[in-house]
Amino acid sequence: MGYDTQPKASHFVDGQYIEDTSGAVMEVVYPATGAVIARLHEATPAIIEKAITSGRRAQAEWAGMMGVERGRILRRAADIMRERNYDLSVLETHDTGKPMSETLYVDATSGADALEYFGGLAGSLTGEHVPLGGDWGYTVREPLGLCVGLGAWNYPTQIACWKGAPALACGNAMIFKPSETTPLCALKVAEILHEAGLPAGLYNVIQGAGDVGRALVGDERVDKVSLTGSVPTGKRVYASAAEGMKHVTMELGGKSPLVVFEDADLDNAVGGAILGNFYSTGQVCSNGTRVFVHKSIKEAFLKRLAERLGSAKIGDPLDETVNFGPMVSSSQRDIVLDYIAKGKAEGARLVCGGSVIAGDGFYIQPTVFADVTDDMVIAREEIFGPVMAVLDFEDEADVIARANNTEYGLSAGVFTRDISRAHRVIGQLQAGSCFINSYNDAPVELPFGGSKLSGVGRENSKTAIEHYSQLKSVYVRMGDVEAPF
Ligand SMILES: NC(=O)c1ccc[n+]([C@@H]2O[C@H](COP(=O)([O-])OP(=O)(O)OC[C@H]3O[C@@H](n4cnc5c(N)ncnc54)[C@H](O)[C@@H]3O)[C@@H](O)[C@H]2O)c1
Ligand SMILES: NCCCC=O
Repeated sequence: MGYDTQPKASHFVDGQYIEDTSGAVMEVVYPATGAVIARLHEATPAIIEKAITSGRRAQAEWAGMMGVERGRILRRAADIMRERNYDLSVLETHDTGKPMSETLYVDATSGADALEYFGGLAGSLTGEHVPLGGDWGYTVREPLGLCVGLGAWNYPTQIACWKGAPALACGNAMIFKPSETTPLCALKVAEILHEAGLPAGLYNVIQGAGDVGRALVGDERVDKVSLTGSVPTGKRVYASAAEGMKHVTMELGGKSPLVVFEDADLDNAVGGAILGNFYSTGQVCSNGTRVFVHKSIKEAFLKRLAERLGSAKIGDPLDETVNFGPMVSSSQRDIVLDYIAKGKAEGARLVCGGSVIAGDGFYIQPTVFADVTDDMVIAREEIFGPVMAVLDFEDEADVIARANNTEYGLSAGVFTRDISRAHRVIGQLQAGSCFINSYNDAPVELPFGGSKLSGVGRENSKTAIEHYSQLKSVYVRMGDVEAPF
């Protein structure tokens, strides 16, 4: 393969790589070939303890530094990340199977954006002066303490940075546990942060599956938990965090609607639906997997969609001309195949795809079902793979009600040339991250996150500061204290 994917050790704690070979072995599999590309060990209780104690020790001093000093380190890390974009992209491709045509432009890039953005904010995290007649008060924005980040496998570098950057900017320490499926990239984020001058202990990366995550969430020395993952995991983590009244951010799953009206620019709408269903081989939380298309343009939409899908270049994700790679794992592919079988059994019309691509790796065809109805399993459950469900509609009020008829609320999109309708419809869709004549843009400047079962809190933007800090209020009496006795 010619690229060394085996890290120096499994964990990065207190400023250095450390190993404890008594932890269970984790094999990292390259999704494009099925080959084992690294062997790591799960964190043992000793590794977890070291991550917690070093994080708490380092945090007290970090919180006492000036915000601009903290920010300078984060911005330096952003620069290093950009300089190493190519190598980081190759690693991300090995970790996830996503094609280089994506990882070169999205993953380390959006991680660097977060480090730069929150580095820039770090010096301006101030409180308020509050006049109270003759007295006055003030507020101080303080860090929470020790934060735990738990990552999903679809965006390992991005998730490590989206959680780490605001946490560190606010003066917290972070222990990040990547997904056990994609453990490699977060180690590079830790390396870069420390190379940029981050004091040891402030960004620790430890490996493992749910057990390690559970131990971190349940530890009373942890003040905040930020999870990116599925709704069932979110419910468990939220409940455990509630035991200790810890702060939480929950970035969870979705089954988002994308509504295409009859006046939409057809090619743009098809492009949005492709981005919202097949980017990262469909493994994007905010995907618009329920595509409601106005009946009058449905066949034209499907024809154009099938034409454009026919030109997808599926293959070796390291080939920069490839734009559709394998799924992350064999087990995730099996889950998706099971949904495809359910779609067929329930009578949805298979427009294209639907099969495994023979050969090495976990490849599956981009798949489109039409004539999907609201009650079908493929229209109700998150598939997290390249499967688009196209549903018909004729009436605006009806499609809004149907789009909202889900327990999820992560994203929603609308394609129309009618500007009033665009805002009217988006205003009624129950979702945290919405798009007009576009899909799946996630710039660091905009809040990202879901409503309903899709999440709690928001990542990115100035809003994320509120989720990694708390306010202390101070009342200042200028005169004498009048007590009743
Ligand atoms: N909203 C978002 O921003 C966003 C982004 C990416 C992925 N996702 C969602 O993530 C899911 C796919 O990712 P996944 O399969 O890795 O999710 P997952 O829920 O299986 O795992 C997420 C993380 O939680 C850890 N974990 C599992 N059980 C735990 C427990 N009891 N206590 C503590 N930690 C535990 C896992 O080890 C992993 O690191 C999809 O549902 C997708 O929609 C959401
Ligand atoms: N690019 C945003 C992806 C977040 C969810 O998977």
